Amino acid sequence: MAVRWTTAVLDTNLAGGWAVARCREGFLVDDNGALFARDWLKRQELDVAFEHGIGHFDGQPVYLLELNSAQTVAGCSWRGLRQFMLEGDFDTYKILGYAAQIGTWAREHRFCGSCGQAMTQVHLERAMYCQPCDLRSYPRISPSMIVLITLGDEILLARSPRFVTGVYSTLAGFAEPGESAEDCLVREVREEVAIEVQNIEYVGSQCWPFPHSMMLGFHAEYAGGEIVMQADEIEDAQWFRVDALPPLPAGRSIARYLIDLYVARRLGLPEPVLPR
Ligand SMILES: NC(=O)c1ccc[n+]([C@@H]2O[C@H](COP(=O)([O-])OP(=O)(O)OC[C@H]3O[C@@H](n4cnc5c(N)ncnc54)[C@H](O)[C@@H]3O)[C@@H](O)[C@H]2O)c1
Ligand SMILES: [Mg+2]
Ligand SMILES: [Zn+2]
Repeated sequence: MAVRWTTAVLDTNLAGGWAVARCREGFLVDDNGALFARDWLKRQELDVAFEHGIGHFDGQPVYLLELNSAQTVAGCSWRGLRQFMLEGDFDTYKILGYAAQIGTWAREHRFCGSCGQAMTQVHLERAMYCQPCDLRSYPRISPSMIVLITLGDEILLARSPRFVTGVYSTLAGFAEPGESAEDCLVREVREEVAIEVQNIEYVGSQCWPFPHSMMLGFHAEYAGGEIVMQADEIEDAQWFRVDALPPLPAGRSIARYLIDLYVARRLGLPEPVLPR
């Protein structure tokens, strides 16, 4: 299948192409979606903080207009990135996920973290630059591990107080400096449910642009210990049989994929495909 979306650093001085507009409220959408003819969009008197050339979709250049505030555009509304993750075209979600990460990063790196002076966008490179410090800041990605722990026909799922009511998911957590993904896995599992795991196997990864995680997905087997839930982080954690599962995370999440994959293998069903 042809790849429809590829990232690139494009010259914003050139005219034409598509553009997406983003502010705190989300992305601008009309009946055709979130991609607008760029020259038209730039005539709409939007309060543009930055413009970035972000890639090609079906061979056409795509730009991001990062706005300071939401404005009213006739026939348009604002839609959050999560909504695009949950439903609609996956290529559009990929474009917008990338746009959101670039927009957030550029906004949060306007000033040098070392000397405090204004940084500038490096021409045709995805970096912000401080001349006095000769310092480049690149887009931030936060590696996070996510793991499905299993014991035969049972899988361990937990809920955070932040989850949608009733939904249970796999355990996850951000890697800390000095850790491998496997170290992180063992530490997070101990912190969140106080059990031990064995036979850790890497399954796959997924970009998670909320706001800049890179999910590294694993499977692990239960090795010992009793569940003790981490105060504040874990509201409930239980073993569930693969044929009696609670409400699960969104279909496109790697959490859901790890669960569906294991369940499919246990029950002899067709294996799911990881959206990435
Ligand atoms: N795609 C998926 O299926 C899926 C599923 C579960 C979690 N996730 C994502 O995984 C990530 C980690 O999961 P979690 O929320 O359970 O993490 P976690 O267990 O490490 O706990 C969250 C806490 O980590 C700290 N934190 C926040 N940002 C951080 C960062 N960049 N680096 C280090 N520590 C940070 C904060 O104290 C926060 O309260 C989150 O981005 C979450 O959205 C994705
Ligand atoms: Mg966690
Ligand atoms: Zn500096």
